[in-house]
Amino acid sequence: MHLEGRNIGFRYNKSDWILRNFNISLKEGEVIGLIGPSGCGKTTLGRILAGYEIPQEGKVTLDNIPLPTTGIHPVQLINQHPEKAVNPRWKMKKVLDEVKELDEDILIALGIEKEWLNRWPNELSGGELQRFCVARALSVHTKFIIADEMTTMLDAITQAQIWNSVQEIAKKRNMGILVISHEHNLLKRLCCRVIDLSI
Ligand SMILES: Nc1ncnc2c1ncn2[C@@H]1O[C@H](COP(=O)(O)OP(=O)(O)OP(=O)(O)O)[C@@H](O)[C@H]1O
Repeated sequence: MHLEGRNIGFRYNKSDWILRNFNISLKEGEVIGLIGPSGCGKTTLGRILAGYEIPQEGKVTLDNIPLPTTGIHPVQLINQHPEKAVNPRWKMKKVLDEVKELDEDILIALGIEKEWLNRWPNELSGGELQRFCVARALSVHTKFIIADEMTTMLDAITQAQIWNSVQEIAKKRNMGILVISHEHNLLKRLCCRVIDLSI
């Protein structure tokens, strides 16, 4: 599979263009990084690739076909604020039930304990909650992950544990990952190439 953004142009309302004639290509099994100064458009690009924003110019395709607008999306976005990404009125079991086809192996790989499933989101630490958001993004339908500062808020050990699990699962499933981060060392460790959005 091949996720591609071609000649992307994007601006919010009628303000200045954030992206113009921008091209990006991510193949299955590939892990690439995206870096650039604050406000240059990294999150916006991630949202475009995951279908949350529609570019005014250019297009995003998956194997040369426009991204689907219904059903479970093959490009899943994970951001740095898990607390904003789950319904506070749902227990964790229900949060995961949103994903119909989720391997139990994923929960084990991510170190999600059975007991956590009966808790409310505010009864989990940030790292524990992020593990759920990562698991939720890894249904069998997922082909690409956009990891937008996915572990920025977490301590080094939790960061390493989550990334090790995600790398292993992605390798097994041949998923592609776009890693958006300010951390050069993390990008160097994970990615085969890094795109600098400021250039
Ligand atoms: N919903 C919005 N409406 C209007 N402007 C927005 C909106 N979201 C983001 N912007 C603006 O678009 C620009 C790009 O924002 P974006 O969040 O994509 O940058 P970023 O590179 O991810 O930044 P950071 O590294 O700080 O997370 C910024 O100037 C921001 O203020």
